[in-house]
Amino acid sequence: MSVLERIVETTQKEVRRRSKKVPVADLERLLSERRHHDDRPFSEALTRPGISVIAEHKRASPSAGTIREGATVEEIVTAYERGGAAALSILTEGPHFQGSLDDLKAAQAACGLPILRKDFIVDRYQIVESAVAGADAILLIVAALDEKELEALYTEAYALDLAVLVEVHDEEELRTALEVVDADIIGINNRNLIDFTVDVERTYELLADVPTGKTVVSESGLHHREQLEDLERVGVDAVLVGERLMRSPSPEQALLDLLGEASDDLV
Ligand SMILES: O=P(O)(O)OC[C@@H](O)[C@@H](O)c1c[nH]c2ccccc12
Repeated sequence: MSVLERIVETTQKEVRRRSKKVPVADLERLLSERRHHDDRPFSEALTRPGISVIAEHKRASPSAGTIREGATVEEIVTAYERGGAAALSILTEGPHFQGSLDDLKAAQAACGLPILRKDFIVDRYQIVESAVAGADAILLIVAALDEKELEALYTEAYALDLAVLVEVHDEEELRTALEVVDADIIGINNRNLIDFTVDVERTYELLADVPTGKTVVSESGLHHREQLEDLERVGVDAVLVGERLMRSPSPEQALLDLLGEASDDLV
């Protein structure tokens, strides 16, 4: 069984456990009370001039183990906001990434950036949960879903006013994202979720098959300003960066460096 399959399986179990504790009808009631939350447009944040950074809060991962200990979500996300992030990605998966929905709520309370709930979404329950917790967007991973699930979850997210980042890793998944849901925002994951190898070339290879007008996010393995400049040049709208920022003693400075802001100060 691949790591992805294992994570999907534990997620399904977790969702069953949570939905017994708090039935979906209770969440829906909370949602109708919460609906008029402040607007934090996710998709617009990615298409502003220049390459946008979605800065990710990630304590640990199956490939890297522990990434950062001892910092609060508030410290990290406010540093990201000061450093010029366009949006946040908050890992909420528990067993493998040490995240939780409480992290997302804390991030939402601490800063004004639009928030992507980064998780293995396989059930409608998680989408309602995301909206209640204050997410503005969710991730759907094509490799983790069959076509029917992808379509149903995508439709459900938009019905709840959540944007969707549809993640692909190869040509076939990209075709699925385009044909099944005509995804507006496409995430090209440079990391293979089966063996965890990272290759930024992935983005360039798949970009050629993305129709114009789509918003493209290059995800994973990005560490240097030059990589962002090259991606910007070929028309990538945004990047999703986790480890580089989370490992830095100053996530704010690391982000300024990626965005090329720090060097501007020197001239
Ligand atoms: O830490 P990195 O290499 O900058 O990667 C961030 C992000 O792309 C990565 O965390 C990610 C991409 N797709 C995912 C799906 C699930 C969990 C995590 C991910």
